[in-house]
Amino acid sequence: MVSAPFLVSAPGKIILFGEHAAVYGKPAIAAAVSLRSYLLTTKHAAEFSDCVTLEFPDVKLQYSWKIHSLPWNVVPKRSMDTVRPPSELNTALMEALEQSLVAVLNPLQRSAALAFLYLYLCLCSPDMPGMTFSVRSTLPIGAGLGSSASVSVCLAAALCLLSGEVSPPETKGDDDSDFNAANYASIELIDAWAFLGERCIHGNPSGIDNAVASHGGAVMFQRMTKGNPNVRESMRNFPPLKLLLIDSRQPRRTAVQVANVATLLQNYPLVTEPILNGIQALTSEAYKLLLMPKEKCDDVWEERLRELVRVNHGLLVALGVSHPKLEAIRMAADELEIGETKLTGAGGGGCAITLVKRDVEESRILELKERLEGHGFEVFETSLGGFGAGCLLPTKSDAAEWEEWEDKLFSLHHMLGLGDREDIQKTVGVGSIDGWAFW
Ligand SMILES: Nc1ncnc2c1ncn2[C@@H]1O[C@H](COP(=O)(O)OP(=O)(O)O)[C@@H](O)[C@H]1O
Ligand SMILES: C[C@@](O)(CCOP(=O)(O)O)CC(=O)O
Ligand SMILES: [Mg+2]
Repeated sequence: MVSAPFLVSAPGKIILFGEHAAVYGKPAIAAAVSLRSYLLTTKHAAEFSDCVTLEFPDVKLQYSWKIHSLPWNVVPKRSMDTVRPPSELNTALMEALEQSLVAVLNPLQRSAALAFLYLYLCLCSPDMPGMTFSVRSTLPIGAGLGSSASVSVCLAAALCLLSGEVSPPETKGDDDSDFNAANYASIELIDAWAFLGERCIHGNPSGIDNAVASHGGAVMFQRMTKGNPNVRESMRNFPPLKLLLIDSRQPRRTAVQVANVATLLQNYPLVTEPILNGIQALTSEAYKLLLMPKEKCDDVWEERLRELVRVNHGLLVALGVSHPKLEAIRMAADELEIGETKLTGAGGGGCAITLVKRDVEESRILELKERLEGHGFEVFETSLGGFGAGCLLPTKSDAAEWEEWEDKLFSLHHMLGLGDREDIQKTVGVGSIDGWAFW
């Protein structure tokens, strides 16, 4: 069992093909990005030891509950036969949590606090010491890059560590592909709990975002249907793709976009089902292309992939999840003949990706960036694939080291509250400081 203080982190993702259709059991392809969420867990001072506190400055939420005021009495008993949580939320607990959240009205804050409380009550116990859970993301929030899932994975990982449901990652061999059964069991459990966090945040998630945020890398994911389990194929030799990631900065909530598609499907099943089937077919085509050996990834291969990006976007437009700002991004990339563009994630705003032609001159890409930034859009540089969930624990081997860590942690605490994206990345970031270990 791990005790505070410690940090956990999980990445965001880019869905390359298949968003929305993924909710209906169709395959989708996504990869982790280097932008991540970080969660710092610290113990309260003695005078606040009966409180649990959330510090979520990215959504301007700071809130404390008296631990004993929370509805521990309705927490569902865990089945002894299985360690995995059920995939449905418990209605009685959800209803009881309404009471604990009466003062948190903003939907962005409320959904994040609900995800925390649900997981906290299910995984912890009322006799645990008072703690603060501070979250910061280097990801844009509500922009299609899976910030909700990366936060859900962080919450699940921290609470599973505190409750002893999982152990910190065991060191893998030098080769990152080395399989470690204990780590695998831990990350599967974190993924399953994070799915419930995602459910709290947006109702009907497919599970692809939490799968990528937990496991990292690139995956083809298909949600379970009719009792068949989820499929999660790790795509190890994912080809290097030249992508631009552009945030339209148009805020939207995944919950709303997913609900709009559900309404369209209900009102026009004969129209909407073929669109979802079309997305399924193109994702399967893309999957075959992305698994091709490197020597076959020629110009024709590249053009095919771009065509599929274009068609996927068109079908998402038909589902009603684009936005004039996303269309402006697509048109700018089309005009400069940079490549093909699609929205990524739930749409309605948020991010688009452009799959850049290999032979496009850098000057044209620069021109596109300038045009987009001139319109108030943000162009991100990020790499695909990479680590999934991990944690950073203080080493307890000697007192001096511990003190040094506590000092550092104190400044981290402020950094997590105040710094901008670069500060966070520099101070605690995966890839910036040593000590991170991954499941
Ligand atoms: N850094 C964060 N701190 C607190 N809550 C967050 C953070 N990032 C995401 N969330 C939660 O996730 C929600 C956004 O999720 P969603 O609408 O699915 O968009 P996306 O996952 O594409 O960013 C926010 O409204 C909030 O509840
Ligand atoms: C629209 C959807 O396919 C992806 C949503 O991703 P995001 O929350 O917009 O990052 C929903 C899902 O698969 O859960
Ligand atoms: Mg989300």
